[in-house]
Amino acid sequence: YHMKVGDEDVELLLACPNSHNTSNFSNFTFSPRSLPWEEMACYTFLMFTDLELDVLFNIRRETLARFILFVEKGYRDTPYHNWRHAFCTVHFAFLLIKNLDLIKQGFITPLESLALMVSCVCHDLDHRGTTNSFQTQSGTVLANLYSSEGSIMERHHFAQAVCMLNTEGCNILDGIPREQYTKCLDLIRDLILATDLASHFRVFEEQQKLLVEFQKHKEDQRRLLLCLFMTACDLSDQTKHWSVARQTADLIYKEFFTQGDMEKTMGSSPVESMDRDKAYIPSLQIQFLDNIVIPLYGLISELFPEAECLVKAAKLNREGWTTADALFSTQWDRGGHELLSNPELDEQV
Ligand SMILES: Cc1nc2ccc(C(=O)NCC(C)C)cc2n2c(-c3cc(OC(C)(C)C)ccc3Cl)nnc12
Ligand SMILES: [Mg+2]
Repeated sequence: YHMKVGDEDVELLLACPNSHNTSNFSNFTFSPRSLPWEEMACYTFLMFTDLELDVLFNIRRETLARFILFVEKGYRDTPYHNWRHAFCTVHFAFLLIKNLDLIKQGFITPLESLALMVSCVCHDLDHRGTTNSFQTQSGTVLANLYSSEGSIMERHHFAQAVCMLNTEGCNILDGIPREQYTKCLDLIRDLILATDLASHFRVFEEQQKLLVEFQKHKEDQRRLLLCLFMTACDLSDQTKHWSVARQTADLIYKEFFTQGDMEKTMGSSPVESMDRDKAYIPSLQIQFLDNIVIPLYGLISELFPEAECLVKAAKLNREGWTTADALFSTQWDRGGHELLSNPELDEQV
């Protein structure tokens, strides 16, 4: 898939509309899933230039355009882990920077904001729609490469990001002095590795201590905060309207159940959440929201009161699943998972 990005593609992207014609584009309530697929590259470009990252870090516009188009090509056509997910992730990073005023308030440096935006865009590059344990169990090439260090997929996503940056005409970091370049790449590595669910549990304890008294002049504390933002960006669909959160769950379980089917044909039995015959999505989603999503945005809203609306939205979505649960359990035997993709569900919630 590493076809060259044509110059006409670059021209097309540079000609994209210079205004976010959707007025609430910079609002937490805006859903990036509402934009047409072919406009996402252009809006990604606009977010980088809106933050003046091109000016601050001496990034040539055609290099930025070519990098974005190349990253788009670096994603596969899976139900969830595709270019649309990468776009949702980087859009939320943009929302955090704008709405929490992170740079002007000194919570993160401009270089850290660049690393956050690039990490979000690249964080799931070349995802195959399968988990780390699936790589190990089926002995994939990626497992052979990375299983000794763990976070198999995340190490691959980072390797792909480095590969993009080392591609002729795509290195958006080549205008940065050597030691800042190294620091930025080191940050991108940490931030992409932070999107491994397993490492999130390990780090979340430490991040909660941040709440006690966050010292923004300490680099190691800012790094913990950036990892927290990274997982918040990765999960951001859960802070949007119910119909978005529900549709995302639908896509994720499409991937999970496909993996479960593959595991069954390979003779191993999948975990419950990947077994279409055992998984009960409403309760799995309530658990996920209670154990991961709500605590995460809860911590962010304690550090940043402006982010209160995110916890509220996540809690609303949790209520959505209890309503769906009531609906599902009555009709479960009749509808099964198909009920999930039934738009009528959105009316009930
Ligand atoms: C709506 C929603 N439901 C989920 C339900 C279950 C799981 C899951 O992985 N369960 C364990 C496996 C062994 C069955 C993930 C879910 N998930 C994620 C997600 C988050 C990730 O990690 C961070 C960002 C660090 C939390 C990494 C990957 C993914 Cl797909 N994004 N949205 C969701
Ligand atoms: Mg990932």
